[in-house]
Amino acid sequence: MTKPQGLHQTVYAGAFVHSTDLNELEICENGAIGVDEDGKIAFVERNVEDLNAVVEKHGWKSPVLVRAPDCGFFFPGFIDTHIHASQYPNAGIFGKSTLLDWLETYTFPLESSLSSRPKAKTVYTRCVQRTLSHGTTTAAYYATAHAGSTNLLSDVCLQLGQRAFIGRCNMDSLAPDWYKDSSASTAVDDTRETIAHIASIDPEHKLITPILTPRFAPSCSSELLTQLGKLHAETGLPCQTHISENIPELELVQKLFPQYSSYADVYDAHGLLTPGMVLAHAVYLTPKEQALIKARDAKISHCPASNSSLSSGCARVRTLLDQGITVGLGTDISGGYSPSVLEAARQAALVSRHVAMTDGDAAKLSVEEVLYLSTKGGARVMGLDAKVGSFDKGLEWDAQMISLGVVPEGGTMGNVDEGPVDIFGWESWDERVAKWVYNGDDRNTRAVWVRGHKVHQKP
Ligand SMILES: O=c1[nH]c(=O)c2nc[nH]c2[nH]1
Repeated sequence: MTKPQGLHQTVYAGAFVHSTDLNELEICENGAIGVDEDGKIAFVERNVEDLNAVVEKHGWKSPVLVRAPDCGFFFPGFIDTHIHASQYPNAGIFGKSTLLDWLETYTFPLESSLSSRPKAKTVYTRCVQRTLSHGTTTAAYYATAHAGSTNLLSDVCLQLGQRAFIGRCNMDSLAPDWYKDSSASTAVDDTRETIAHIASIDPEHKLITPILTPRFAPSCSSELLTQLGKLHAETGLPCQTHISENIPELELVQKLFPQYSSYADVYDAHGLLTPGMVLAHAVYLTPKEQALIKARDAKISHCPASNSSLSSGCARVRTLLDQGITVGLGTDISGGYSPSVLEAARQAALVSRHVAMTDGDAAKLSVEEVLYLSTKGGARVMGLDAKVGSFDKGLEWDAQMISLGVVPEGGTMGNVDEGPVDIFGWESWDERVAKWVYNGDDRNTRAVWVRGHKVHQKP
């Protein structure tokens, strides 16, 4: 990717909503955001009465104008910090399984079948289209153990314009013979091949970045973890894995790595617990592990829909946040059933209420907090907070246009196809946003931009 082609100065006018902090959602009813030819935010104006005056003030000549709908707003693109693109066809298929039998029954067979490139292309194309349509502008993807199909996922993201981290799954241990790396060194060679491929299609990682992906400790030999730790140090590339998702998994880690004091310590001892590491799930971390993660500044991807679907457990997000650990949200397709980060935000709010039933009300996550986790928090997890996550001057325009349904007055028939959120007109803006979080879906996502380029639009 080089400089985005064909962009014009564009003013996005109308309401915008974004997180300024964990607890702070700025709702600007009358805004104007200027995006330049590089897809970057050049100005953000509030309380706009005269749009022409704003355009003139910034010396812009005839910019393109995009208006938010009357009952709608611009919102930063969602950041999915944990999603298995290769498992997308299984979204919603998990029966009553739990993690380890789910991997054997549903997941390894599907992932293994993506050695077929035509099949991988079909799956990856639809996964990326679908997540874009839900407003996901950045995704941290797990592909499969196949270098060729993993490269295909990079190509698809670049072609469809989604910002993405692409990881080839490293797994040389405790997986079926028909689906595992034959040795630590072949795993690392194949991973290097995917890194080289991305360097060839997007040398500056403007959209696509490789991410080192040891699947999880039980499926990696100590030798593989060591080599990936070295590669992490050598390349400075980010890294992603799973941690502490369910009890039998923890017991397995203790059995496989008895010399280490904890699950987190396994990653730490192999040079993988660093600021560039994204740890998914983190349901059963001990206080000592939390302290270690905080000390290493590793990040956590909270995957509430998956943790419920596979009955893994309830992550203590409030505790993690109180420790100062950086947290974002993951859909975790297909442990999670939905490709929507909005659904993950809703589930984060609901799971926190289940936690509150035992831990007390302080555990509850607010609408403001779950929206922060889905945008700015996710950007911090992925090391992208200087680029995306909110609407500040200098950041790139990764955004979605949300439209809410207006109920006509006087009992006349309206159009229920505008989406599942009904606005009667008497709601405050805070209430409109809350109704979107708890009831909205992709029908409300009218258009999506990445780096200033429109990558999705409702017909
Ligand atoms: O939710 C999960 N999904 C996976 O694919 C996986 N692999 C290891 N651990 C995992 N957890």
